[in-house]
Amino acid sequence: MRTPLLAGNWKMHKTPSEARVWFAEFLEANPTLQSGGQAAVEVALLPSFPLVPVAAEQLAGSGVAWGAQDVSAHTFGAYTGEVAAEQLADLGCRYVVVGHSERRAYWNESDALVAAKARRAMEAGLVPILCVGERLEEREAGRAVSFTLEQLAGSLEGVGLETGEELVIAYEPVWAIGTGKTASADDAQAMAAAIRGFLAERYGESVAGRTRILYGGSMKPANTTEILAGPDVDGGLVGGASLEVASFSAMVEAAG
Ligand SMILES: O=C(CO)COP(=O)(O)O
Repeated sequence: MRTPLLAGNWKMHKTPSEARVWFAEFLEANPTLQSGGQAAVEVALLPSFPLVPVAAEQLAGSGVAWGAQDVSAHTFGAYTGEVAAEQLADLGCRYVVVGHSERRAYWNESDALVAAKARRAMEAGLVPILCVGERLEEREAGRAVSFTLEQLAGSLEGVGLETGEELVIAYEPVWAIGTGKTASADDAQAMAAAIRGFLAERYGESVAGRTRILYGGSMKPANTTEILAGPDVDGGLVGGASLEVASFSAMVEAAG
């Protein structure tokens, strides 16, 4: 069984002081997450780098995991401005996002770079949350599935999963991010099923069966239950709605 994962991608929002208050209020609002243990839904928060030590301090021992939004493809070295996977692992990060569409679009990250980041993260013991998804032009041209699977294939180049390595895939149609438009639950399920089929072909049934596939793009409390109902949709990667304690808590409740 795949435990659903609800991960909040805070993007470039909040100061460390604001994060401190947010984490405390979130744990207070979700008593079942105050201590670790088996939960119906796994919850993770992915703040920007300066907030990660705050998460590590305040979420340690709770049922909430934390991580980051990007990682360097390099190991330690002369790479000004980069953050190494080992630095994140040392701060207790469990997850790191790689290949978010904002990084692909604004920093021209290629599939090859995303794959290198995923490999580096896994070497350091982090679980990559690898993002893929089509733009409106591909969807309107009827190429959403072929585009997304091609992007996934390129972003998994050299990524081995056959010996128990863990990976999460997030399907985030670019046209649904921050726009208030969500993919229909049927479209989200259809894409998740296509991605699982691709994984089965490339890595075998066992990897395909255990890999969690999330949906992301304008998820909010009102659409969480419907989107997560798809049998291949194993959770969500939530942007805007993860910034408020009340809305993210309502989504945790709906996902549980
Ligand atoms: O990009 C996203 C999560 O990574 C989705 O963002 P929104 O939920 O704000 O649309």
